[in-house]
Amino acid sequence: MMEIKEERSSDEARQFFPSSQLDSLGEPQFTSIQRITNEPKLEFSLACKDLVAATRDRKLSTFIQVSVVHPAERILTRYSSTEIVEGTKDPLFLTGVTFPPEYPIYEETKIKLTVYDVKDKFQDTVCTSVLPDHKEPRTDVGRSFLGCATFRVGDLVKSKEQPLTLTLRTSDGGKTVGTIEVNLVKMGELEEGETDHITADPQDQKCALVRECTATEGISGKDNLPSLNAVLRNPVCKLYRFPTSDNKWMRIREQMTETTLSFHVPKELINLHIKEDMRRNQELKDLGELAPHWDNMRKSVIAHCDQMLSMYQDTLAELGKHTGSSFKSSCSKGEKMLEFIPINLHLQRMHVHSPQLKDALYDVITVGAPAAHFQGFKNGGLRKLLSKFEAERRNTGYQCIYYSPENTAKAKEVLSNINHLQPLISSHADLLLSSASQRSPDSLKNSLKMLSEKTELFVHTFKDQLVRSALLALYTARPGCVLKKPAVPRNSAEEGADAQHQDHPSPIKRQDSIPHHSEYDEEEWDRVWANVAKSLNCLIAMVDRLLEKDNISFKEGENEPSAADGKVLHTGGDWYEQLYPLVITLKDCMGEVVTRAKQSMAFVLLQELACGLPQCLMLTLRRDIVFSQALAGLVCGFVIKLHTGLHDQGFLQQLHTVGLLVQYEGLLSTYSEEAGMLEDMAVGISDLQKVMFKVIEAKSEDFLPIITGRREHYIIEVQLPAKMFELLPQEIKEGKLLRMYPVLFNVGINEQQTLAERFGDTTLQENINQENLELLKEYYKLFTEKMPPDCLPHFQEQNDLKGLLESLHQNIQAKKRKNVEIMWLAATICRKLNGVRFTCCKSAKDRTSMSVTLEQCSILRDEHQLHKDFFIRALDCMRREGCRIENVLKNVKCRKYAFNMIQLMAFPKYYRPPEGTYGKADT
Ligand SMILES: O=P(O)(O)O[C@H]1[C@H](O)[C@@H](O)[C@H](O)[C@H](O)[C@@H]1OP(=O)(O)O
Repeated sequence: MMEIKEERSSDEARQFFPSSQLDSLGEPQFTSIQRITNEPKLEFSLACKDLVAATRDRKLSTFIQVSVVHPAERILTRYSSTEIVEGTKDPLFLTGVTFPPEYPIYEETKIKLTVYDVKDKFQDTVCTSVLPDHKEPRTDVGRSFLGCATFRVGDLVKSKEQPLTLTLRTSDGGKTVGTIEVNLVKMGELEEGETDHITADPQDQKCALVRECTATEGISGKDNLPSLNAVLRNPVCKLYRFPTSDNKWMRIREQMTETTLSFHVPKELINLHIKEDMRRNQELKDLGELAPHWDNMRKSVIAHCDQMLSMYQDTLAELGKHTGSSFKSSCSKGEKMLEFIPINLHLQRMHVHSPQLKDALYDVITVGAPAAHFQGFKNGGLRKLLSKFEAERRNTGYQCIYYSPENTAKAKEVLSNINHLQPLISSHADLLLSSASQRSPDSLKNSLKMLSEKTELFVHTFKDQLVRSALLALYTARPGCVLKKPAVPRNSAEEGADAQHQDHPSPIKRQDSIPHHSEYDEEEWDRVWANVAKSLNCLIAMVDRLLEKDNISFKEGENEPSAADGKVLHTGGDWYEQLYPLVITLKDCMGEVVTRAKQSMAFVLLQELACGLPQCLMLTLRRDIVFSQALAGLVCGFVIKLHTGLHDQGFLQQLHTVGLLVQYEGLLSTYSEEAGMLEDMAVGISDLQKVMFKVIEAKSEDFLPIITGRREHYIIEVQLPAKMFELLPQEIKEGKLLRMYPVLFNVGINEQQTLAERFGDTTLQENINQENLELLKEYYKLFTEKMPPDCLPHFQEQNDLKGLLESLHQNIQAKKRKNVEIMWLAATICRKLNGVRFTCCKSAKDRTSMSVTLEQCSILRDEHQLHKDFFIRALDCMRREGCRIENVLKNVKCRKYAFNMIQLMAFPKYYRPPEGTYGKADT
């Protein structure tokens, strides 16, 4: 929570606290007011009555500034403000006050409420938090002090009289200038009905509303505490009350929270990259003797790879030093050492408590578009760079052999399978031997079963044509063998076609340029891997024989009880001795296969690296950076969604049968640098398809997710405490891998997008939206196929969903300018499909804030009957005093959205912030 110390505030504060509350050790003793774990400690709303203006004919426009005097510090700290209510002496404020669970507030804490009359809304960018003087000198030019009142928190909490009515006095304490009402709020708890008056139109208060709350099922989620606390940090909370269309009150708590995952996920990932690259470098070194041409190539590749590796190691070491903060500000987006960290990642949550309806939570993850800012966007972003690189690599000539991206990926997969299966097979073979030495038939059968399964998988890996052809290629690269020219010449017709489609990662049409050699014995390799299968068969036969003999001996023993002294059991000879040589043969054969296959696959990787040095390593780095930022957000989104959906059986079933929809709203323009960011973002989000989640039971108090895998495939293990783990369906408990379906829809909204529309190009956005619409449709299809019709709360809305998808389709086809309807439709579909919502712009600070607040108010209007006349007021409250202005502050140390008038003129209407909240800020 950001705070500001008011000037001369400690003197003022001293008056409030006579120096009494000390214990025997001289330590202050304060009375806690915590009511429910993980719930805000104190919440209240405010209203004034009979305010007196300085000049009689002036219509008042007022707001209240809330300051806190901590009993220990005795310093007056500005805490928050209400919105400005115009044109009335009886203002009723929609923005309330809330103190998050961690906030040090006690019964002895005093709260000062100061009422100001605002003369110039443009001047009054409300200053309620920490600001160094040079950033925003405190100025009272736009407002004048009306009066103030102070109360003790204990008095409010214990008071039977609600609201607590205080007299407002001028600064000298003399004149009375009206009263102020403080009303304790108990979100989600039953509250006696009471009446208040409020107007839709601040100029003319005429709409009387009843404020009352009904009891609803609490959704505080206190059981979730330890595992959620492990990932969430530094909450900022805001409270509002808004009228409903039937003149009742709804209460809204807005919360914005950082996450430790911002740093944890990138660190885990870099660690994995280091391990993967070290292994690959070793595999290149283990390639054996090569002819000079290839050997020089290998040396150069290894040198580059080592350099890259040390860069990853340096970054990890630097991040290791970074403790404390769990958030990277927008100002740090270009910092080299923080390039793997997502920008300004937060959970933005709206908790609605409305009459008649159940409490509802709406979560959006807000984060800067995953992009490689340090590397820059001069040559575009990943989407263009990758396809351009691939096209160039295909045409690099005869220096190296061209393998298609699919084959390169396959080579990595084979290597990974070998690295995974070889030790596994070895250990199953050892288990077999130990079962043999114990003469345990059951355990022998079991070990053999496991051994057979893994060995079959292993053998299957090598049936691929790629291994065969790579072995030949490697053969020709050994000393004394002259490399022949690539078999397939360049195809000029294809090159022309490729150049036209540089935006898409187009399928490779050209054949791999694998060499041929007449002296090479192609069948040798078949014999080598077939030997593994043969030696396994020998083992199986031997085990069968031993068990059979054992069985016969046992039966004979049954017939002849006197023989049951053990001798009979040994008629089959020593099992261990019989099996040992066969196990050794199996291991030897496997070793032979592994050496050859590993070398051949490493040779394929050598080609991939050598063909595009150093760009290929730079591209891998760029992709890693973007992926790391995207993954940190995804893990955060998944963890939160899992916790909120833990009691929803329909959601859990959907999670393991269909997978999770993850919908990204992009607000980037398709002009200049942001087009490059969008290209990065599109690839980063698409790469999230390589990720699968698994939920495991936590064995310690460390609940942070565990990541395993390699660039082509990652598994994220999310840990839950035993009590929560128990709630999961059997399939998830058994470790079923949960699939992710990421989709991105982008609509540029700013002045840069106007330029793109007039003078530039918007096809990038159109293509992305079109491609992702197809992905979304696929998910919807799967969802309808796999989920029972009555499973989801929103399932009755099947037809709505179809209609929404159709409407999204039409809006995307329409190619209308700044068509923000696309975003609303995509977000609504995502919510109805139980998905995780993301909103991103360059730094998730300004445009994102406009968008999430608009989304929140639209939800209140559509789902919670927000009074239609209060839509704009609610929007202004959230933007002026809500969590998002605090987000701006924590990023740039200034409470102003970084927009100017000209920029805002280009914005769609509902994306413009209220007067006085925007302006020049150093971002
Ligand atoms: O949070 P953003 O909308 O990406 O912030 C933009 C803002 O929209 C724009 O008006 C301003 O000129 C800056 O470019 C902001 O980006 P920063 O990343 O510099 O905060």
